[in-house]
Amino acid sequence: MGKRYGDGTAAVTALTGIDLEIGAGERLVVQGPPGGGKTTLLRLLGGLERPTEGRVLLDGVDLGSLGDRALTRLRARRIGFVPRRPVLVATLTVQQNVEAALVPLGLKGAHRRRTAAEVLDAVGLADLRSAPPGRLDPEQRQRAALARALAKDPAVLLADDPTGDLPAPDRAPVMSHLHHAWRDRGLTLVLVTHDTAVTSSARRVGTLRGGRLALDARRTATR
Ligand SMILES: Nc1ncnc2c1ncn2[C@@H]1O[C@H](COP(=O)(O)OP(=O)(O)OP(=O)(O)O)[C@@H](O)[C@H]1O
Repeated sequence: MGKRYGDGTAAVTALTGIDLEIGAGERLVVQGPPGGGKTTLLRLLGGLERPTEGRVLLDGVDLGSLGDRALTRLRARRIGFVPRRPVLVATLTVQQNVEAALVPLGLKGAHRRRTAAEVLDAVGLADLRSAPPGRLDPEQRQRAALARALAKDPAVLLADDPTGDLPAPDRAPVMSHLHHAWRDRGLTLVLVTHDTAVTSSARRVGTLRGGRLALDARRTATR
């Protein structure tokens, strides 16, 4: 599949010739230079953008065939997203921010509160559940964003350089929680990162440059 922004002479080809299959429960790490197409790839995989060529299938369902409402519902239920700079609602507590992600699932209030508390506990933020997001440091903020993405128990987790803005000592704890979430929950993880500790240990690494994806053949062969 491919993605072009704009038309005519102003058109930008953000992705081209992408032929990629990601197995359920697999982790794909994506790296590449600025402007290479990493964020665009995540937005297409998450149904936030539609490809201009080809298709994106999730469990055999062509995301492009869904109307906006069906796509929004699928995203809310099955796809978690952790951005580089998460936005938390300042007027809600940390837990209420996580609970908000569960509203589209139609869970009752008590169920939402219990689920949000459990997932915040799992990322080590139990003590800050009642705090406003403004009290979180940047590393805790990323963990809160991870909790918000995990609360719905998504099939797919997309993480867009989640440690890219953090000072070096803060990166490992976030990556560790992400790694445990992937390993323990059996979700499918697509992780954009430049963290060499992660890229060197991952079995499947793709590099996006100029909108083209090169998969690491040696690592791909091991899985
Ligand atoms: N909404 C948009 N409209 C027009 N062009 C866009 C849009 N979003 C991305 N692009 C262009 O598409 C190309 C890929 O951008 P993308 O953000 O996916 O790359 P990236 O690898 O995530 O970059 P970075 O590492 O800097 O975040 C770039 O040339 C970018 O300028």
